[in-house]
Amino acid sequence: MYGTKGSNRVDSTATETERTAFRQAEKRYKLYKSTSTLKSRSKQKKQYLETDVSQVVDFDSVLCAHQCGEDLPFRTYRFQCPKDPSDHPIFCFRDRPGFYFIPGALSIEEQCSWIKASLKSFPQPPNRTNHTAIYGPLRDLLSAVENERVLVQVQNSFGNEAICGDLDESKYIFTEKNSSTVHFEPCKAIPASVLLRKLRWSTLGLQFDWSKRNYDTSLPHHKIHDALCFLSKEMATPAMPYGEEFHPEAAIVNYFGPSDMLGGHLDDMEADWSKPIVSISLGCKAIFLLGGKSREDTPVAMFLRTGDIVLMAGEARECFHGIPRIFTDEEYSDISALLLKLSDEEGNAAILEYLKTSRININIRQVN
Ligand SMILES: O=C(O)CCC(=O)C(=O)O
Ligand SMILES: [Fe+2]
Repeated sequence: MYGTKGSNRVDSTATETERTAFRQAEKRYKLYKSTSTLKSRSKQKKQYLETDVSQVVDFDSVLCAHQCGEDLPFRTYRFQCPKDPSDHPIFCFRDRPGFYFIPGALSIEEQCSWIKASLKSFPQPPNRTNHTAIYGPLRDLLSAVENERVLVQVQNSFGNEAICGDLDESKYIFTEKNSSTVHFEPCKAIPASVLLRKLRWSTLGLQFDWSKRNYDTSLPHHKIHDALCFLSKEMATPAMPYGEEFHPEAAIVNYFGPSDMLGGHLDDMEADWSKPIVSISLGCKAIFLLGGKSREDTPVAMFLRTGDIVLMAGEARECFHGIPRIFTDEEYSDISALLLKLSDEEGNAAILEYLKTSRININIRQVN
């Protein structure tokens, strides 16, 4: 589905080889790593400038044009929604019905709060992450990073009876690097910071099973958290069929590092495609590709910035889409206000460090 391997939904090595229009666009915008050993800043900057972003739609500029009464780019128009409870201008493409872009939908305060939730509470069991299949449920990953803990496998044979109840049972736990009570092989200890960097996805509400490519309703789960329900219902309004209410039942949280991309795909495991996917961008700027119903259709590229929200409903649900690139360079990531806000508050050091080179996407779905 995603041109990805194993548990890594967000992948840095797209394997698709066909030469479709979608693939060509991915290749145009993806980050090319330098083959040179020279890693100077000027070299990195040069690499970025080699990517031609002149055809990428920038809804920040579209919003400015709209606010100044200027003409909008020819493919776009402002969507006037009589039932929209929020005041945010919403933009659409003439040739992509069912796709809605809400630039700057979230305030900086709201962005900070969803970033914290994405790193602290969303990866908590019973929610699953890409780490669950390897290590079992991991609790408090972010606080393990803050306390410089390491993940270790403990077994009864090491005399850790207090940790592992049953004989023969082994499990992974976070512990201090130099713990005197937990016995482990130091060379096998994984720093929590490495696990946070390798976090690729977490699933909220009804749990998505990547191997079966379906929702597994038998897996333990909590309902989508009230504040996320409220936000997604409100934001979904412009894309909802008249008189119906959005029921948020599941969400996928994607975590992107510097060279990660999300290959072109469709989200087709939900029953009713007339209902939107509500997709929230947080952290570093990205390029989003919205293709057509075939991979042969040339996609439209647009920037997604922190605080932007995108809705995909109806026909747009049948359109291939993906993220070929995120911008982690300070100059282009467009997160300075967010970093400033986070650094104003105490206790955000680990979040700040992570966010400087990361993007988070929360997409909320009605499954049934
Ligand atoms: O990261 C994004 O903005 C898009 C994510 C997406 O398409 C998905 O999770 O299905
Ligand atoms: Fe998607």
